[in-house]
Amino acid sequence: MDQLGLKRGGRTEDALASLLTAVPFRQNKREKLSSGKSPNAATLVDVSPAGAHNREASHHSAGPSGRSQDDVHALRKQHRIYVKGTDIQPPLVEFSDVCKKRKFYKKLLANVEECGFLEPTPIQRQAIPLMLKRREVLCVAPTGSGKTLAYLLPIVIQAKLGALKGREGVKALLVGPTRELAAQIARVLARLVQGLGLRCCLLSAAGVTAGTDFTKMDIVVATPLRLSKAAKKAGFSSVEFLVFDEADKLLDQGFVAQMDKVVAACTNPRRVAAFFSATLPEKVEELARSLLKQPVRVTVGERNSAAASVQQRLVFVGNEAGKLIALRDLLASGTRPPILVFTNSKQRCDALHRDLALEGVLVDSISADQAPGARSAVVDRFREGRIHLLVCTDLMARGIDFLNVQTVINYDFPLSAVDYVHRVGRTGRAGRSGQAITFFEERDAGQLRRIANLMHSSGMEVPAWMLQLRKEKTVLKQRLKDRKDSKPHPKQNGSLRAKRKRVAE
Ligand SMILES: Nc1ncnc2c1ncn2[C@@H]1O[C@H](COP(=O)(O)OP(=O)(O)OP(=O)(O)O)[C@@H](O)[C@H]1O
Repeated sequence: MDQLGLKRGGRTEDALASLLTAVPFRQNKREKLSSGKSPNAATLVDVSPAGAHNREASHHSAGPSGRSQDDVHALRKQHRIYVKGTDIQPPLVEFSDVCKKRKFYKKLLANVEECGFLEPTPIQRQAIPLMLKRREVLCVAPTGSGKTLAYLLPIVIQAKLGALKGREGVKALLVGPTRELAAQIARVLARLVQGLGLRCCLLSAAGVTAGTDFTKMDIVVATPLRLSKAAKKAGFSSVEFLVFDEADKLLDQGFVAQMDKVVAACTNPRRVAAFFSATLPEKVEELARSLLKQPVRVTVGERNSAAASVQQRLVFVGNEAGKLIALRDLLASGTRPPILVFTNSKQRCDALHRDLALEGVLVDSISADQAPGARSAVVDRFREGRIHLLVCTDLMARGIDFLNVQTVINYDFPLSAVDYVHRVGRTGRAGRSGQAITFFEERDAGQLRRIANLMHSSGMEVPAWMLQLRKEKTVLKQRLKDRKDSKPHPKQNGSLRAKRKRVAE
């Protein structure tokens, strides 16, 4: 419990709540110290002590990897890998760099190759050696850049080493925010562990496969809800590795109580945690950092931005009725399937599905209201190409790897820039190309500037007026001021929800 520190000073929720409240102060302090320059700025530099060392010390001396600091620096630069922390392992040149003398490495590398992974992606190059050294990491890399394998490979190695040493019980917990993502992680894991003698399972709503005791597994994949329920019954005292996929979502209000329970159940003092996401807003990073011991942050490319291989555009649709007309036009003009269409609610998702089905489109829909079995059947049909267009909610925005999605359409304007990045990231995966089209109407003006800025920073052409729109915060501040002038300020309460809200403000 010490390592993540959530239990210090009493109930875990309270501890997390106080961490959340503490965030703005620390952030302000840091901003002051960094003379107003955000570490999140578009120009990323190697700010790690290792990077500083590269510049200051001998450029030719070989490190423990046998590679010179210059080589390490050049490799990071080539792959746009930026690191922050101390004593950072050099990136992999190839997968076989992880190879040690033990027999199982050979089989594992053959499994990696069989998945079609011949060369590590940038995040894999840097995260794998760090996790093999049991370092706690915060990894931010674009959507579709292979983060799953970046944590699965070292976890499989560590679990196997643990099993060889005779350690009993669950060695690693892998957490994803949705059932679909957890199932996807479990699928990749199953391919990776073939022939290695490791026992892995997906903890789903229906439990593990009948008759299986999950405490006898080596690696368990699950959603926070399933894990928090399982933790109540079994505890996770043997767990050495805890991976948060879509970490910023898992530290979000909706999951905070469940994640607290999971973390509290992992009492092993050897426990190491790793956070992965395509987006890590600064406030969430502050929170995550306060849960980790000497973490290393790895960033690939530009932080919190959409994948560079996606062509993005904005389409003005006037009003609600204009959306359906614009969608019909896109379909009639030969927009290539498979297409994912995002809406902002379950009701809107169902309604659009009905409208399109009446028009003869090969369409289906998915949202959290459907039963688990129905949801996975829809996902399978879409993967197999039996559906051309899938209408969905943000349930599908994070982590889901439909490799061939050609087009993402934001039918409803995303509620935040983070949501935009994840939605758009369902296309253009693993270096493929894709397009993302976002409908907007007048009432979306408040958020338009943020999205336009994101597009601009990924090299898209955006009309200048959009970049000059008034900051949403300025508009909001003005509205709040107007309200304050007319009403007394409501009394603040001390609940977790209220504290989070205050941090957000
Ligand atoms: N080394 C590799 N070489 C080629 N393809 C890879 C490699 N690693 C992963 N992939 C493929 O890249 C795709 C995206 O990987 P993954 O789902 O892990 O991305 P991600 O970074 O987790 O994305 P997101 O942020 O959207 O969750 C997958 O189809 C995966 O099979």
